[in-house]
Amino acid sequence: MPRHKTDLSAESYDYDDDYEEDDGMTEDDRRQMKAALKQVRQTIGGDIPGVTDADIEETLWYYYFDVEKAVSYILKKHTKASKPKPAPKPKQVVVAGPAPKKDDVGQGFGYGFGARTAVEAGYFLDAPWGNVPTERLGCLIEQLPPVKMGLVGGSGGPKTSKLAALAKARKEKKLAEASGAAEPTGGKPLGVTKERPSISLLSRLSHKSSASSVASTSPSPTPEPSAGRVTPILTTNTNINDKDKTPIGSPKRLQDLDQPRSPVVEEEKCDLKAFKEDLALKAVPSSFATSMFGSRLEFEARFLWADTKTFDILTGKEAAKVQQGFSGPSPDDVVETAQKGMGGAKAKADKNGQADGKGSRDSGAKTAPSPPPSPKLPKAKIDVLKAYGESSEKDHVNFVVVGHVDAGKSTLMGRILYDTGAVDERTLQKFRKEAEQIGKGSFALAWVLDQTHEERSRGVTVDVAVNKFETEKTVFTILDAPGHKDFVPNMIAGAARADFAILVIDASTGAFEAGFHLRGQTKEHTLLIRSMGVHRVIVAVNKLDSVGWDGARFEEIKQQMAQFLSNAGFNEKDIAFVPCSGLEGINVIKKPEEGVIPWYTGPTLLEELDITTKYARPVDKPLRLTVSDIFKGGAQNQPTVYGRIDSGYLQEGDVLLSVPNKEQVTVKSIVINDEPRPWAVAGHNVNLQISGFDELHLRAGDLLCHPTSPLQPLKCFQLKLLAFETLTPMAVDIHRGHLHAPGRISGLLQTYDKSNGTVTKKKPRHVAAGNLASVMVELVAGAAIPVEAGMKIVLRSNGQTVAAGIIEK
Ligand SMILES: Nc1nc2c(ncn2[C@@H]2O[C@H](COP(=O)(O)OP(=O)(O)OP(=O)(O)O)[C@@H](O)[C@H]2O)c(=O)[nH]1
Repeated sequence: MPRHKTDLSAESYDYDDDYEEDDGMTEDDRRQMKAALKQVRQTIGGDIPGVTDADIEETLWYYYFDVEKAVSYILKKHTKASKPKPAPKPKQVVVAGPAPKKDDVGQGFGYGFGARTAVEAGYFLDAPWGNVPTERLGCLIEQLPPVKMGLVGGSGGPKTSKLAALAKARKEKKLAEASGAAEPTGGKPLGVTKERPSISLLSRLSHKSSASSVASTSPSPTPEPSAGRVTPILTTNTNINDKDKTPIGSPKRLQDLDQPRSPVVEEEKCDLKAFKEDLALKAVPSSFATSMFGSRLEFEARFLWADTKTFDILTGKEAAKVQQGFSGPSPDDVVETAQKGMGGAKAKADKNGQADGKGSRDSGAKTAPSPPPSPKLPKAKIDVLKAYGESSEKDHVNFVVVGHVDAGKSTLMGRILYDTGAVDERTLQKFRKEAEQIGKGSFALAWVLDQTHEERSRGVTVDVAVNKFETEKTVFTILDAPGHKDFVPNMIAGAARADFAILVIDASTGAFEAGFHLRGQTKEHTLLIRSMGVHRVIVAVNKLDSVGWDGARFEEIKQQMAQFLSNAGFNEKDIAFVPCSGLEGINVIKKPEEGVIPWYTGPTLLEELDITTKYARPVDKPLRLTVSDIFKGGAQNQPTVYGRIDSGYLQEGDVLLSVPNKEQVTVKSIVINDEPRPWAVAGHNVNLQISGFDELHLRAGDLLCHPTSPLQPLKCFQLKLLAFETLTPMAVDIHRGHLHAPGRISGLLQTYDKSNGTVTKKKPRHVAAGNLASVMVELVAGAAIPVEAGMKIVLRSNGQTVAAGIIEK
């Protein structure tokens, strides 16, 4: 019972019994009690008769060991008690603690009142507390003066109550524990805000990189040469907050998409970030879910018409055949064709002396509009195209991992990273232990990628996690996208940077069906990656262990998915199916033991990844680098930009122009996969240390280009799109990678025949789901965004993807 519920004036209270048996005192309390008792005794002397130690202790207990108050009370009480007067009434009374429950009346509530009956105590149950007559009050204390802050027992400093002191001690203990808990992650506190530069991303990065810093600092065991081709993975996540470490590290999290396009990056402090994440996680499900669910049927409708031809038209593959509005191929095709002829284009460039970017126009230009003028770099120190053509570096390939929620994406990627040596045994053991502690032992591998508290406690990926590993031929960057429908924008950001995709299917009973039909993300993700220009997909038929490696199940899934992928515009030659179990590590890196999958003789998942032919890169196009992250790091706390070069190239010392804010920055150094490099080309994920840069004016989603071939940001553009839902002039969210801006479809220009691309209707009133159309899109609030003709855009509305297309002009 709280002490304030006792009544010191209650004569009938037999404290000796209770006190001895269960006084609720800690060792510390007893020590203080002893010292305080001694002080009180010294102060009041032995003059006052009838004051026992028990009296004093009770008073001290009541006053939280405040000697002064205890002495005052005892003197007052016992001086008055010697006179034949009634016990002093409190000057002012307040109710302490909550009103008693009805059931308590006469029991706990009567504590200390002896003679009070249930009936008496119940008098004021329904009485307003402010008007309760004093004689009716059952649980009242004298109002204490405001507590002075200070140490109990007096140390010369200001005083505080014991409760406050205890609370303080508890808080300190918690803090000490928290800092202690951070030690194993590399000795750096998580979620530090003070030491951090004022970029919101850092909060998340610290989470992300903390665990991986363990991996990077702990000795990496020599990886088994499994599959004979896997080389040890490079360190993946570097804690960018750790200024003592590598100057620049690969950021692990893509910047929050929910940030408004306010330039005030500094105001996005870590707490605010955490708050936003929290808010995102707690987003009201009803409207969102309702809209998602409600329109799911409509969403399904688009698969009725979706066929390869439609996609070919949209992405320009049928451009030569299509008349109006389809006279040119998509950028993908331009690039593809260019690269075919580049066998090389690079070698030719050397011969023709066009390696400085002046020449070497792609052969695909025969169907493409005339290319923009080549960039003229000011005094290039290195002939980058020549250097690139001569270099024997591994290909750098990004792949996005998509699929329905809980399909096992993170676990599968964790398995790849673990089996290839990027994550050592010790780190995984730690994850296992921590995961088991919260009853999520099976998520240990997923925790290699899911590193934020929210992701781990919910068992759901929220943001795209970036990691990398390499084989003998290729450096792979994994973009592990969230499967949950609430985080589709994050998934789009991942897909925008991907060369190909791994589509993970949960083969366990009922799960494939759940992910594939009605509410699942399998279809939506597939369609989105296709819309974002991904041509190749590896379908990892996962969790086959849960169905006893049933070959029939694999075949069933393969058949349905093959049909669907073909309808969604993927060519048969670009689709591969691999049976596997990420959790058990079967057929991921290691070949299955004999007899486990007798019906399968194909490659493992890693072997299938490695089949990837060298990707053609538009290196001779104007530089376009999409910014994914901005952070500070390194010994000098230099601002660093992380992003992928979509086209063109750059080198150290280059002056770049940021769009839309038109700020000029100088490239001080370039880091690719933790290695400093003098130049970088399209396809590289780079960390650029830059100077002459105002943090306020650059953010994720922005674009860097050379001032000689600038990108003109657009406030309004014409989009040729594929409608996933019925479109009218309406509000939409415009997505391109990390770019996320509010806009509206301001006009419907024309619809096209899906079979041949001819115009079917001008100025339609609406565009039905499944139709091709050209529409005008405007930015709300007049803000221009860094997009240009040829870029792929996704439109969403009410949390749902409503269309995807290519900017025409
Ligand atoms: N039986 C079995 N279970 C698996 C396998 N792979 C993953 N799981 C389990 O499936 C659950 C979800 O795994 P995750 O890796 O978090 O799934 P995810 O697709 O990344 O989830 P989101 O990113 O949130 O969509 C976990 O309990 C895993 O242990 C597998 O191969 N076999």
